[in-house]
Amino acid sequence: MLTRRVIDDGDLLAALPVPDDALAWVRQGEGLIGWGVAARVEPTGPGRFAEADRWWREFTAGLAVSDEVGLPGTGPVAFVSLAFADRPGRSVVVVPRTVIGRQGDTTWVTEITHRDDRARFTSLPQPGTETGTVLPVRRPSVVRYAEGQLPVTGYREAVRKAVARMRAGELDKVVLAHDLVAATEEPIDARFLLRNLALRYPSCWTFAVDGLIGATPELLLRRSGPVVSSRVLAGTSWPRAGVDTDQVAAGLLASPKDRHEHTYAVQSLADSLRPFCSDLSVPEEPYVLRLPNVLHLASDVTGHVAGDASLLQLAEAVHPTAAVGGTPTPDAVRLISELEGMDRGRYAGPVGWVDANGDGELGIALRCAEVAGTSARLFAGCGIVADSDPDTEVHEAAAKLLPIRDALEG
Ligand SMILES: C=C(O[C@H]1C=CC=C(C(=O)O)[C@@H]1O)C(=O)O
Repeated sequence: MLTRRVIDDGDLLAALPVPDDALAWVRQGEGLIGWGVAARVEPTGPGRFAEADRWWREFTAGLAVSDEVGLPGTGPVAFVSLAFADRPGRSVVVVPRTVIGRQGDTTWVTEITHRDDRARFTSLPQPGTETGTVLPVRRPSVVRYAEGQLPVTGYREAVRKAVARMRAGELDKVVLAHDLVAATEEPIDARFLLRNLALRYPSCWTFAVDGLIGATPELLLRRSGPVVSSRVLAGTSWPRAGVDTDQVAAGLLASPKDRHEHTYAVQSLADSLRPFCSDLSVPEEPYVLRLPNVLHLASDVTGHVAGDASLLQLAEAVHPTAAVGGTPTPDAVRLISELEGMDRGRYAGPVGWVDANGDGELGIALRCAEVAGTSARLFAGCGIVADSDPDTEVHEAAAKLLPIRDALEG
């Protein structure tokens, strides 16, 4: 395995050569893309985090690595996408044959080579160059939508039931989601979605791992040496015609319901991360993160890891935060399964990359779709507390579906 520096400042996503197998974790032009499969594993069940971590340690221990760059994300890298729930819990860890990464002014290529291969790239592969061939990106001609496993009517009903259970004192918060199915005539080109998402949501992490494609604003955890950080989001509003966005932001900050939702999410992350840290800094007040489709209450948490826990081990401890689970977590996870009655798959699970030092970045897989051939299953969810209104939550979920719908439709 060889990592070497290349001279290039071209668009990372434009270097993905083929519609399938696209792997990506890109934000504001930086990050990683990959393609080809050098190795892959599908951990399952409650032990999926530990299984992924063990497999990755064993895989990297057996590699001969030459890394002339030495940054997080250079050398061996695996793209990871883990199931939300313990069951059925199909997760994916993929080691690409080729990775291109960028941090600041540094761009690198990592290739897993067989003895008779040569590292081929001196610059990023671009269409029509000798270094690589990029097949043209296909746009879907028609997109048709159909109900998913939990249609909107069922979702409204699930929210209503959850509110009743919370008013009865059973739990404090639960995050309920629903799905929507899109069908196209030709197979969906992952690169079309990725480019549209990255263009419109540059402050989000645009990702693709084994067909799960999206742009998430929420960072579950980043580990870079001893430093660990997280961007916790919960509490949402959205732009309305005739209402100034500053006013929407002020309303969100002043909303007790949204502040409660947010506090539960921050507390869940901080409480489960703190035992691994020598220090953890948790802001007292959230700020408002503005995206084109929604505004969120946001808190950036940072700390120092005391021991040698890898990113996957830390992620196991904090997942699911109350941004996608609820409070208390075990009750919320049970209620999600009871009221949604659908398999979330990898939606709302950790997604991102890890390197051989246990560093990496894992987002929460939101604003995304599970793409397979000519079909895509889109997901969106909302935090529900005792004073949530079912109709408002239906609107909020629709606003959260916009990025991936718009990306599909072009
Ligand atoms: C569960 C989702 O969003 C979470 C992240 C930010 C804000 C949320 C909210 O306000 O409900 C959710 O907790 C989703 O987008 O599917």
